[in-house]
Amino acid sequence: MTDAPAPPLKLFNSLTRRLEIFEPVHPGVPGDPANPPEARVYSCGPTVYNYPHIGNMRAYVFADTLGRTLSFKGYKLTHVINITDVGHLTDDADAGEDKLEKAAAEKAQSIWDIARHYTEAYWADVKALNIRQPAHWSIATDYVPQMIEFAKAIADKHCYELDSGLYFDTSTVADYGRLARHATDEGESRIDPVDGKRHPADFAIWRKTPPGEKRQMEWDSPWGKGAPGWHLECSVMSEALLGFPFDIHTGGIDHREIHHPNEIAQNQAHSCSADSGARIWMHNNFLVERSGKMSKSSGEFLRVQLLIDKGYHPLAYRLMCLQAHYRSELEFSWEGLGAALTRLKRLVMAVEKLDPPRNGEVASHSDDGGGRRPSADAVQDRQPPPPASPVPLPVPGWVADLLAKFDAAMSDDLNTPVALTLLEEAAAMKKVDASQKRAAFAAMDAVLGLDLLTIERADLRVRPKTATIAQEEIETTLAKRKEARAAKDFATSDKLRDELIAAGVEVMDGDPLGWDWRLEA
Ligand SMILES: Nc1ncnc2c1ncn2[C@@H]1O[C@H](COP(=O)(O)OP(=O)(O)OP(=O)(O)O)[C@@H](O)[C@H]1O
Ligand SMILES: [Zn+2]
Repeated sequence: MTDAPAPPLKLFNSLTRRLEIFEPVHPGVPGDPANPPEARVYSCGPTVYNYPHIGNMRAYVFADTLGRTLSFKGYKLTHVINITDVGHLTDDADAGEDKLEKAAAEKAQSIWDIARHYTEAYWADVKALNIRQPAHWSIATDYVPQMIEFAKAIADKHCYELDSGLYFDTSTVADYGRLARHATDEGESRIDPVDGKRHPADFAIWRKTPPGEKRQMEWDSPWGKGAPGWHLECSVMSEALLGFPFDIHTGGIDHREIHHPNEIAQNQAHSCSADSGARIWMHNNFLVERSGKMSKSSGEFLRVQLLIDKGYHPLAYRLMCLQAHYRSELEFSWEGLGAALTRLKRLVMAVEKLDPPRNGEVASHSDDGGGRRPSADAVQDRQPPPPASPVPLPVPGWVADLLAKFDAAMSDDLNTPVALTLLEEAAAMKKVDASQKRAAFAAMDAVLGLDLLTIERADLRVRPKTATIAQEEIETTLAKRKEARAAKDFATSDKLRDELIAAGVEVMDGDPLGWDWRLEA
């Protein structure tokens, strides 16, 4: 039995480029369950001008894994994810058009309809990937008055006005760009010049509507009609909902170069200190394809719904993300997704073996965050979950040891690749009590979010949306074939098999994973 103290949570802080022990800003009262230590986390949300691609969703699987780990480590989590529905330009480096205005013009639709449609699409992906609901989804356009107040508070000392807007003078704060290390790399040279800017890295915190133009989204301000800058939005919403300083700010690694340095500059200006606003800044690396970073702007991209339509359970993609450390690049391939699906299936089967027969019981979702799945027939709607079963006492030594190793892996900057192997270690254990084993899976899965206790083998069958044969028909034919084989009527058995093959069903006799059948995508 392990009785070593729990390891401290270490996280990689992009600001210092070091692993740091997580020390909460609000430590609570030790020993008082009514005053637990808190963790306040802000994650930059999607810009809702298009569907999120699976690369974007990697950023939220990462943020969710961080949040679940903080919960596992005993912190009361307050997580905020924003929805950027205004202000994000086609070029992060302060040039181009507003992404939403552009999408609305191209589609001849109201910008509000565009934002609503893509926000809902994003939320569907959040559910499909079992990402827990944050405490707040902050919508940028709901915070415009606070943004104007924030800008007014820093305008005199830190900003200057040009015809195009109110600009932040980056030379007015200490150590601008330390997150991106602008001073040591070519970061600034990538920023497009704007006439009148004092420094190339200066950026608009308020963008004026050009004279004679009317924008769909514009507000009155002391600097004229216009819209807030994207960087201002995240500074304002994080401060409004979490207070400065809060614990952790997350985003994709692209945000380390421009968006987050600019947020930090504003936060410093607003708090009249060198404080960056958050203690730890964390960045997930990219999901890439052979052709490079997956990107909405590039036109073609993969969506979670496409994976579902091709018959892949979305949690296979979540598992694929967890197989890589969040700071490593991850290359997407269909083979890789298929392998992740098989791995998921082995885990689900290991848990199923521990259960009494399910008698058609409707599987449930693992926590309060997932809610309903998108309606593809590979992914069924689920009921709210039973409360997670705690590890029954007394905790046997093997469970304590396993959970201690799991804790060590997750505490080591969220080492999910190692944590996954511990699930497999549990799966391989023989001659241990089934309910204890199930509880050990439950404890680990509460952090990894793979829904292992509720999804079933059959949910993971590959069933593309385009399939022309219904599942019931496949099952009935397979049942008939089983009867024929039992009666040694191989002619009928072969005929039924050929019929299934003609309908695109691959029958997998003797498949050790009990997959039984799959449909060719
Ligand atoms: N390929 C990727 N892999 C991982 N994270 C990504 C990838 N592309 C973007 N992100 C992250 O996804 C989150 C949402 O990004 P956002 O919706 O603002 O994307 P975008 O910048 O509009 O689109 P894109 O960069 O795809 O053209 C951000 O945290 C961003 O850093
Ligand atoms: Zn942001």
